[in-house]
Amino acid sequence: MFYTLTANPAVDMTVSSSPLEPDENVRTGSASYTANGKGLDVSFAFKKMGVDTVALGFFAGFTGKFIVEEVMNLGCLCRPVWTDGITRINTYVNDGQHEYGILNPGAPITPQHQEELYNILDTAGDLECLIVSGSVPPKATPDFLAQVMEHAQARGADVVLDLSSDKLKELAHKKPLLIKPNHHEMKAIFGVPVDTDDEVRVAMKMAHDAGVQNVLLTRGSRGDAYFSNGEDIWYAKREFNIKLVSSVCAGDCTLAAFLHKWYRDRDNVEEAMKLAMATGANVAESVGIGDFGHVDEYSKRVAVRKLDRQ
Ligand SMILES: O=P(O)(O)OC[C@@]1(O)O[C@H](CO)[C@@H](O)[C@@H]1O
Repeated sequence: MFYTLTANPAVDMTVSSSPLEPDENVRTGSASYTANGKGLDVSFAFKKMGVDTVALGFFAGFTGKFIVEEVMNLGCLCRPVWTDGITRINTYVNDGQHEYGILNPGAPITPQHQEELYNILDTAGDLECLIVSGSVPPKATPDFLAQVMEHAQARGADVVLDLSSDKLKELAHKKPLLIKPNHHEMKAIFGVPVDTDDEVRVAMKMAHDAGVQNVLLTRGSRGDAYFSNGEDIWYAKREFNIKLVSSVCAGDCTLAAFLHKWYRDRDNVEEAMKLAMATGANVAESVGIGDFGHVDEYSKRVAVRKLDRQ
């Protein structure tokens, strides 16, 4: 069974407005409030693809309660660790010209909360693969993510990392099965750009040398991605345009779709990349994760090629 960990979940408030102006109030045309956080988005995407997962995370206050209720309403399994304070609300604004994100730090956790989580991992009999996504809440101990990996791996589980954290490089030597950075994160982690095939080759090698087994590198609005398994690199590009509504959950659903196809059939990179790119694109056409209505159609319009070995 796939487990997801969202250490720092969020209620996302997504609004559309007229162009923002400094020192001026703006009235929004619409606002939606959705239960989110990167690992939860992965669980929701799996659910849409007919796969059950168990969502783990720290939740607090009225927002935490709202998220856990929503998770259950969507038919997902959830094992929350309840903490003090209030789970954060993140705000995303599309003003017709740009997207803006205002991300709050989240409710702090204590070593006791961490222990509760480790205990869940230690006793989860069906834990096969743990997907650890997103930021870490305030006051987490510096070794929190390393501990999470150790507890999961001690049970023989694979670990997938999608972290907005400078810890990723440190964790690479623990041999995560897969990491999913975007182009900004890849550059921040390994210090090299990923604008050309050759630059991607260099960055991928650095990731593998550091210990990472597989890398799915997405490049946001460019509509393309690379996957490297340490032997070969594939490049996928979507051959259609989308009407962007909100790119916020697109990366998380891209990861879920890729894992859905690839995890049990590692030779099927091409199909996995097609599904991943199609899903990410479709999600960006709606607020939240949307209904995946165009995924099948879009999958047929993603070109995938293997890069020459050098
Ligand atoms: O602060 P983090 O954990 O890195 O990111 C949180 C977040 O931006 O990630 C999701 C989109 O990927 C949103 O639903 C959520 O608000």
